[in-house]
Amino acid sequence: MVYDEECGLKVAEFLLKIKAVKLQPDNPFTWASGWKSPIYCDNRKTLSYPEIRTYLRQRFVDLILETYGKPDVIAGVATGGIAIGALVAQELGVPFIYVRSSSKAHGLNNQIEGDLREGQSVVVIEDLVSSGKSSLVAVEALRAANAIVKGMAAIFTYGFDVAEENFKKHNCKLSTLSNYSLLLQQAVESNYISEEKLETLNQWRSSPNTWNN
Ligand SMILES: O=P(O)(O)OC[C@H]1O[C@H](OP(=O)(O)OP(=O)(O)O)[C@H](O)[C@@H]1O
Ligand SMILES: O=C(O)c1cc(=O)[nH]c(=O)[nH]1
Repeated sequence: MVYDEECGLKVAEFLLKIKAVKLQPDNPFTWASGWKSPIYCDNRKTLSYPEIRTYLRQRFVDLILETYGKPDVIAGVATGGIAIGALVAQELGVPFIYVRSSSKAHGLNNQIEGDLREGQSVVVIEDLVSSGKSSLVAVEALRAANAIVKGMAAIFTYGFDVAEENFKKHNCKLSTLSNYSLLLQQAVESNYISEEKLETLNQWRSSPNTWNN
């Protein structure tokens, strides 16, 4: 669920302005899930813009306080959720930890980095949700460490049914600052995409796992 439509359009405007959104229908991107896609949204770029990362940090705090209440700890999903998660934890004045996709193979063999005590409540921050797998791996690692996961917050989701089902299956709430439909709305309004590209993006969105196969 998107937190607030006005915020969703503003975030979309920022992403388009800094060219975080790339379109390559003729040379599709490969996603973490293995899906091929004509679009890639590089939210990591937001960190390079103080005005944008301040906006994201503040809206994340609003979202978290309204949706979940103040948690004991903020957790970032590695790597995209680390920096923005730390900024949010700073603003909330709470500890920060981050969760790797798997345990480190050397050193302390940690999957969760930082100090987490049993029974602490956690809100998990992610930069982007496609299938939801990366987010939910982090959620389950935190639960295995006996944390209470209040829910997840992400900058952006593509809003796929498969992600919604995954979050439901794992009994985890997801709230985001923006999403795919608001991004397309903003992209059309600002003439960022042509009618032809819009058609491709709509086709892909209706059947992402078979598109271009
Ligand atoms: O919902 P999913 O299907 O799991 O895809 C989304 C994930 O993909 C990206 O991370 P990536 O694996 O590219 O690694 P990075 O964060 O280290 O850049 C993104 O930052 C999310 O974590
Ligand atoms: O699913 C992914 O791997 C993915 C998609 C996307 O648009 N951006 C991103 O950083 N990762």
